[in-house]
Amino acid sequence: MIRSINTLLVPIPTIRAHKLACTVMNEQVLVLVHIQTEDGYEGWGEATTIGGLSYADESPHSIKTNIDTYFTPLLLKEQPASAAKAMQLLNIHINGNRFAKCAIETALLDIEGKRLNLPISELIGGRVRDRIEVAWTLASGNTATDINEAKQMVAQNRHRIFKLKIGSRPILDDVAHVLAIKQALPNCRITVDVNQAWTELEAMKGISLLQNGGVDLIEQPVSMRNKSALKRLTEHFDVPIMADEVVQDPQNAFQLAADHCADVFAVKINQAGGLKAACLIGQMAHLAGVELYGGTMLEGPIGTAASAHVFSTYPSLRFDTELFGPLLLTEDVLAQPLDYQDFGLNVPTGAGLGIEVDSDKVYHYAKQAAAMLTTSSSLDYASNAYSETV
Ligand SMILES: O=C(O)C[C@H]1C=CC(=O)O1
Ligand SMILES: [Mn+2]
Repeated sequence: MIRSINTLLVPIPTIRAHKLACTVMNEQVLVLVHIQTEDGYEGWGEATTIGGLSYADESPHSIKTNIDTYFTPLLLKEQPASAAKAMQLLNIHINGNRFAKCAIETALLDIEGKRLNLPISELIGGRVRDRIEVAWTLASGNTATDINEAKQMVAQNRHRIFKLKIGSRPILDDVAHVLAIKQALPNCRITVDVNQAWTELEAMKGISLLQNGGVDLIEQPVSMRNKSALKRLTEHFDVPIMADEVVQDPQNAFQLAADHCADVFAVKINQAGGLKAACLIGQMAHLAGVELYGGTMLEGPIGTAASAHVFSTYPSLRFDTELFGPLLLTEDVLAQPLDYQDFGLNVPTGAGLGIEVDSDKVYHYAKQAAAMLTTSSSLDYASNAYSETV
C-alpha cells in the first residue's frame, strides 16, 4: 500500500551557463518524487525540463502541481498493486503530462525493484550492457572556452564525444564555431543540436556546410511540427540526422519510425512518458532500422540512473548517450555519486535504481527553495527564465 507521495522542487545551480537556442540555463530545477509504502519501502523518481516552459510544455511547477492535485489523490485512493497497474490507471485518467508520469513510474519501479531485489533494468526487459559511453555538451557560447573545456574532458578520460548547441546565431557564425571545434578535436565525434531553430531552407544550407566540415551527427535541425522537412533532410544528406524534440510518446515514435523521418532517435525517458515507454520506443526504432541515442533532459542523478537502466536494455546503442546531467550540476543529491569512468557511466547494479538518495539534503534544499519562492513570486521565476533568452 502506498502511504505517501511527496513532490519536491530542488533547484541546483549549473557549473557554468548552459546556452541553448531556446534558453540560457544557470540552474536546473529537479522535480523529485518520494513515495513511501506502508510496509517500509521507499522509492525516488525525478522529472526535469529545461528553462521553465521554454523547451517543453511541462514546467517544474506544472509537474509538481499536477502530481499533487491529480496524480497523488488518484494513486492513494486506487492503490494500484504494481507500477504497471499504476501507469495503466494514470494513462486512463490523465491526459498528457508525460514528464510527471515518468517521475511517478520511476519511483514505483524503484520500490518494485527493491522489493524483488532486482535492478530496474531487469524489470523492464533485461540489460544487455553494464556500461554506456557518455557525451558532453559544449554550450558556453564561446569557441575558445568550448575547445579548452573539451580538451580537459578528453585529458581527464571523462568524455570524447561532444555535442554543440547552435541555432541562436547567424548560420555562418554557428558553422565557423562548430568547424573550429571539429578541427581542434579531430579524433572526437561531434554532434550539433539546433533545437528546432532553422527553417528547412536554412537547414539545407547549414547542414551542407557542416557535412562538408566533417560533423558527425545533426540533431533536430527544424521544428518538431515539421516532420516532413525532417524526412526530406534525412533523405537528402549523408550525414545522419537525429530526431529529438519530435520523439515523444510511443505512438508518435511509431509513426516517425515507420516513415523513417530520421536516421537516429534521441530517446528521453521524460519525453517518452516513462521508462517502459522509452523501452518500447527503443525496441520499435530498432525494428524499423532507426539507430538509437540515449538522450537527457538534463536530469540530475535520479533521472540519469533511471535513463541508464533503460538504455542498458536497448539491443543497439550505435550513437551512445549524453547522460552527463549530474556533471553539469554544482551539487549531488546522492550519498554516493554515480560511477562515471573511462568516458562512460557504469549502470548501477543494486536493487531498484541502485542509488541512495541523501534525503536530508534533498528535503533541506526543497524547503529553502520554497521559502525563497514565497518572498519572490513564482511569476518572477517564469519571467527570469524568459528574460535570459532575449
Ligand atoms: O538535447 C536537448 O535538446 C536538451 C539537452 C540535452 C543535452 C543538452 O545539453 O541539452
Ligand atoms: Mn536535443
